[in-house]
Amino acid sequence: MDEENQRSVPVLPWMRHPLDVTRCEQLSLRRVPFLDCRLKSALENMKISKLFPVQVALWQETIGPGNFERDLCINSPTGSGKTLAYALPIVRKLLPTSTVKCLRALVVVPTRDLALQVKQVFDAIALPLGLRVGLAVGQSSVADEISSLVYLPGEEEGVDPGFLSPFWFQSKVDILVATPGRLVDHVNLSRGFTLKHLHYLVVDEADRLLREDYQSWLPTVLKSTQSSNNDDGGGGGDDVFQLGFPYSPWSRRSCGVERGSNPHSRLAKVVLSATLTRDPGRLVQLNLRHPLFLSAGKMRYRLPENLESFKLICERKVKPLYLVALLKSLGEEKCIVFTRSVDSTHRLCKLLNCFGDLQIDIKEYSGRQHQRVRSKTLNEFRKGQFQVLVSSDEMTRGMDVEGVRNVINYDVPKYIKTYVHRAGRTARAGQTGRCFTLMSNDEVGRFKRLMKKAEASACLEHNVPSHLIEELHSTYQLALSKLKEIILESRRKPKDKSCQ
Ligand SMILES: Nc1ncnc2c1ncn2[C@@H]1O[C@H](COP(=O)(O)OP(=O)(O)OP(=O)(O)O)[C@@H](O)[C@H]1O
Repeated sequence: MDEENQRSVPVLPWMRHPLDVTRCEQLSLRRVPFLDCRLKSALENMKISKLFPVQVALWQETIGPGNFERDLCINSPTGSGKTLAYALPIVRKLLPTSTVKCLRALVVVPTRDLALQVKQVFDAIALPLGLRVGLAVGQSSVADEISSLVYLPGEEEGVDPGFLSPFWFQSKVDILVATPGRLVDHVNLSRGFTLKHLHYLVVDEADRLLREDYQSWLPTVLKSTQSSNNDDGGGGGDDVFQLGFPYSPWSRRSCGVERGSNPHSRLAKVVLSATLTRDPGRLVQLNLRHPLFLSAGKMRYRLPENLESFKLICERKVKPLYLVALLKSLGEEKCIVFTRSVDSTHRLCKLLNCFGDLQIDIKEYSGRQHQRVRSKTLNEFRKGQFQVLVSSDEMTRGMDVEGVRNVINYDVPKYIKTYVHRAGRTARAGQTGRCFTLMSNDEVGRFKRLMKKAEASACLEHNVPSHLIEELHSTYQLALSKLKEIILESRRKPKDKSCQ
């Protein structure tokens, strides 16, 4: 059963009184204590002039007095800047870089596109500091990938000659961003790949990565990091702890946790999501140490501050017509349309493309497609080469595309979690955005109950101009007939090649 539908999931004691991230103020970079000047200029190059509240909170718990002593669980809205919130302190902690490279930080995310996105953030702040970031996502063969992560015996370039030995492997990267499947492949199969020097483990989109279908990666990873628990560390940063941190919005000394003499003598974990699970059965697998729970606001689910939600009521059989009218009324704004499944994504996309002279470029993005096709589509969407992406749910967790002004739920989501992640593709980083949900009259009640589960979820009714509906009516009928023909045609062919 989905966690959301369980009547009484017991809440772990440490989750009952979270620290409220919204009590942190944004902080301009020049006021961020202990921010290395190279990190500061890397951030400025990214056009970042201040840290968002969740970033300030994490900085405080890692570089500030918290000093990474406790494992951190963060529930913070979509687009609130969680990636940088963990990337920044990890990079800061990995300074100064040692002569011998080893893999010290691992970030696990559910999809390849998300891994690429996270790597880009790390690259932007870690490369200028001499730290290298690797990717393990299954984009190439295991052998090709491992050669980008580890110096194999005999591969001498870049290796300190004092360390060369026929039995000796050296990591090429300090930080690795990985998807679970490929990560396990490397742990089990790749000679020279080791997690024994790991100091930081980040589980991003944690509720998804802790689901049954992903679970086996976690015990494998935790087991292979075990010897790092006795390591002496060397992550740096103790000076920072001793100097103190002036921006505490809460009294964390009331947490009652003694500081150890070496906060790096164990694997520090950071677990995040916009809809973090509270299921003890799932969280227990992470083997968290004195976890500290940081959450934004009072309710478990929270929508971005500048998001406006709308419902658009229409009869089921004319939903595509209303969708097209809505898209037309939104002009040239970038939109993502979500459907309930990969099949309906494919069908809807085909139907929309049958509308003839819509003058809206529309493409499909779903798990039905080959990864290569999907990544290409996403790149084109990012570059603004087309305007409307029709997508299924699974692929879009964490996806950050600049300029998406509208999200459209073609189907009412079943769970509030789904609504939160879909709607969260817009109104990111303090920008404004709108989320429209199409529904029939008999779905209004269920939708209302769903929205009550989230904070900041007021929802007004939206009407598309009736003249647009009238104008498009005959084109809609033609599109339906065209689609019928296409379906019949594809049944005659042995295989539909559109998803290759
Ligand atoms: N301090 C900042 N100033 C300006 N922009 C920022 C800042 N931090 C992050 N951003 C931008 O905010 C956007 C959202 O960040 P990010 O993808 O990390 O959000 P998130 O909280 O992980 O969202 P999701 O839950 O959907 O994964 C990104 O485009 C990022 O570049």
